[in-house]
Amino acid sequence: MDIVFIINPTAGNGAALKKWRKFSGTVDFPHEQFVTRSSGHAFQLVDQLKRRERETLVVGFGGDGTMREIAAAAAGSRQLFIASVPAGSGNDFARTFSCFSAAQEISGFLASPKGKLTDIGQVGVEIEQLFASSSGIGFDAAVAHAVNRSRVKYWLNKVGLGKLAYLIFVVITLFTFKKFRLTVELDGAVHHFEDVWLATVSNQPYFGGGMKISPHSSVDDGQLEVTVVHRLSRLKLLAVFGTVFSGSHTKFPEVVQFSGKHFSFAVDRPVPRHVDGDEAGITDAQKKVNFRVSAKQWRQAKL
Ligand SMILES: Nc1ncnc2c1ncn2[C@@H]1O[C@H](COP(=O)(O)OP(=O)(O)OP(=O)(O)O)[C@@H](O)[C@H]1O
Repeated sequence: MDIVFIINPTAGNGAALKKWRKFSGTVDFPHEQFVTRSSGHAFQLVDQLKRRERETLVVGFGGDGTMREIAAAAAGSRQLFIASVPAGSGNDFARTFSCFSAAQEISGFLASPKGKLTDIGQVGVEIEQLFASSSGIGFDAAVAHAVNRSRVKYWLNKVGLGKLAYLIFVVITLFTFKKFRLTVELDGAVHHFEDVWLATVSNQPYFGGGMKISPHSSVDDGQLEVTVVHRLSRLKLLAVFGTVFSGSHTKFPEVVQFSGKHFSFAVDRPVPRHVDGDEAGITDAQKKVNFRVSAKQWRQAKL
């Protein structure tokens, strides 16, 4: 089996490159390595590997954005085995999907390689983007937009306090965010929600750097879960936020969850959207955003 490392030098605000330099010194098996040059490069690299038609273990050295590109490009291939070495800021991918922490573990995998077919989500006005973990609209996306535009994240990451950036922007966004009206269509049924803070569609339980937003999501059940948080005062939203790391926020009546294979969102005003925690533009009012799951599309390395 071929082994290819794909390193995003910007992940974790540059920490990924340092981590790779240390890690690569411990790799004692033949391998190739590629350092991404821009957003979208990891996707192109994996797309090329797919055409080689040889069994290949692709190890992404980065965070959720890098791994989304790798998983999305691997969709449809039966020769590629995907895993990560978590080196981003949030690393939600690594909380559920296969990850290695040492080169020795990779040697262990190579001794008897096995894969596990895994679902992938699709989102868009006409289904255009793939996501590995989650995609959502509202408060969480507004926080992602704000964090990604700020220098605060960069400086806090430098001193190992990256999570604090999210907390700071959660508080700021709490006072600036305008709640919206949401219509969810699911299997022919229409659900209306008022005063919505966020609606997230999950393929796996975690988002936002360790928040267990969708505790029952599974990556191989052919289903996505929607979580709608609505009709909460700012104060109560904070209380709910405090419980999301354990997953017990679902006990609040203002947190509604349901599962499905495909559904759509329509909003009454422009609302920010994210895909695996990365900004994905603004959802226009009245334009339906469609979500769909494609079951068993890419192969995780089974550890
Ligand atoms: N050389 C590059 N220059 C700029 N951006 C890049 C480069 N290579 C990859 N990217 C982009 O960097 C973005 C961020 O990477 P990634 O999400 O892996 O790290 P992170 O944001 O630190 O971690 P997390 O998403 O887990 O918080 C990805 O969307 C990817 O497309």
